[in-house]
Formats: sequence, C-alpha cells, structure tokens
Amino acid sequence: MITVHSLTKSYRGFTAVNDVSFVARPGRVTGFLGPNGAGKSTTMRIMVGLTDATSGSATILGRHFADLPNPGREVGVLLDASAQHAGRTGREILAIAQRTMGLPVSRVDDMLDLVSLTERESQRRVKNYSLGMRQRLGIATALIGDPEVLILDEPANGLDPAGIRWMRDLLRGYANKGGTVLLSSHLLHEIEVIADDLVMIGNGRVVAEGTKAELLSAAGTVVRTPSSAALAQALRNAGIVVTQGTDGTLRTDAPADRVGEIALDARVPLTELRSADNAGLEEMFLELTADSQREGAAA
Ligand SMILES: Nc1ncnc2c1ncn2[C@@H]1O[C@H](COP(=O)(O)OP(=O)(O)OP(=O)(O)O)[C@@H](O)[C@H]1O
Repeated sequence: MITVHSLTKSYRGFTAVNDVSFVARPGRVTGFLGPNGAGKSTTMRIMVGLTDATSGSATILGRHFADLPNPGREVGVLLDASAQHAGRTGREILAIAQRTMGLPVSRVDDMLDLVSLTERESQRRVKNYSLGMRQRLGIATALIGDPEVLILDEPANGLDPAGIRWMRDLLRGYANKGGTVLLSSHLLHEIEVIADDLVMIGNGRVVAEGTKAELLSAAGTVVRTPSSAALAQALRNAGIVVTQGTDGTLRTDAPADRVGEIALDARVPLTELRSADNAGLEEMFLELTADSQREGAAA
C-alpha cells in the first residue's frame, strides 16, 4: 500500500506538486497518468526519499521510505532506467543489489530469466544496452528483493510492442499475487490496458481519480444523428444532460440503451450509438489536463 497525503512540493515559488492525495492498494495496478511536467516524477521521487516534500507525506506500507529497514525488500523502484552505472554489466548490477539486500545468489539468474536478458547480454556493459534492455534490467533490479510494492516511472519507454505486452503480463501477475503497483505514464492507452485504478494529474494537482471502471462509466455515451437538435431536446426532456461534441456527436451521462430508447420514441434516426469507453477516457484526459498541456501553458 502506498499512501500519499496532501503532498506539496514547491521550487522557489513554483508549485510542481500541489496538495496531492491518493492511495495505491495491494492487489491492484494503479496508473499514475498525466502530461509532461504534470508532477508525476516529483511525486514518485518524494515517495522514495530522493526529494523532500514541502508539506504533506508519502508512506509505503505505513512508513516513510527512509524508515524502511531494508527498503529493497519492501519496495522495488525504477525511476530512470538510464541512471544505472554505465560501466557495469547487467549481471554485476544485479549481483550488487542481491548482496546489498542479503539475498541468495540464485536470485540474480532468476531475475535475468524473468526479464529475458540472455547470459551473453547480462555480461555486456550497460552503456551498450538499448533503452528497452535497460528497462528490463531496471525491472529486474526492482523485483530482486521480492518486494510488496513496485514504483515504476514510465517503465514502458523504449520497449517494443512485445516488450510492452511482456511487462503488462508481469505486472498483472505481480498484482494478482497481492503486490501493489504504481506506474506512471503520459500515454493514456498504455495505462488504460493494464491499470485497475487511475490517478490523473495535471498541473501538479489530481484532476480525476477512481477505478478504471468508474472513470469509464463516467465517460457516458456518444450518439450521432442527422437530427441532432431534435435528439438533444428529447434527451433534455427526459432529464438527461447533453453536451455537443466538437465532431458533431452528442455526449450524455446516460447509458447507451436509454439513449437508444429515447431516440426511438422521438423517431430520430441514429448513425452512431456507443458507450464512450476508450475514446471517452481519452477525451476526459485531454479535457481534464488541458490547462497543463504545454501548448495551453504557452497561451
Ligand atoms: N529540481 C527542480 N527544480 C525546479 N523545477 C523542477 C525540479 N524538478 C521538477 N521541476 C518542475 O516540476 C514540474 C513537474 O515535473 P515532473 O518531472 O514531476 O513532471 P512529470 O509529470 O514527471 O513529467 P514527464 O512526463 O515529462 O516526466 C515541471 O514543471 C518541472 O520543470
């Protein structure tokens, strides 16, 4: 379990993280989603004691990171895959982690197997690794202590589609065994397929939070008709809030079958009727974080 409570971080008057609170629970993958510069990395750095909070707190299994007796056994961390010592081999990096944490030597080979780094690759220096190989090594280092909690900042960067699939399956298996996973991304689709819970952050603030199912159902229904004004009126007459999409569709919070019934009663032909699902979450993400988009920030 990770608990973040009213966390704020200011850099000389600039507030990078602003009163952020959320919980990442055991047995679940929590996606930490936000555009570039939203404050994800800063929040994660505070969690693992690399940056001090200005106010508020972040605890892992009820304790501050600095108070964990053998942190690598309780929390696996991957913040920057390129931060590994470039002159060491992958095997050496894992061996150092294994010894520091007091683990059996066999864990090194177990982890190399787990992340599919071959014996030959493991003996190459990290400076000769591709970004995807560094991510795999970083995940191996995070998992070597068999921790209960995983904190991963943009772990899919540099992985090819098969690698992303592999990582998704790995994290799903880890959460299914009761682990807590917090992973950040600025790409909604990447997070959407794996996360059970979502925390969306924009401009340093949490802008939406909940289970993926809740956030998806909040996205409602999209409907398209040549008689847009007539359908909008019929929906409003039924007490349903309607908004006009920029692409000529109507959007409502009502379920699709209810919208279909009302259209039938109003004898309005439909050319499209769907649950907002994926596209809805994306629109919500873009809307919710519009203020913090770089393009918007310049305006
Ligand atoms: N040491 C620092 N000094 C000043 N400002 C900082 C510092 N570290 C981060 N920031 C600022 O805080 C904001 C949040 O940065 P952060 O790296 O947490 O964002 P992020 O959501 O992880 O973004 P990305 O997806 O681009 O990695 C940014 O505007 C960044 O410039």
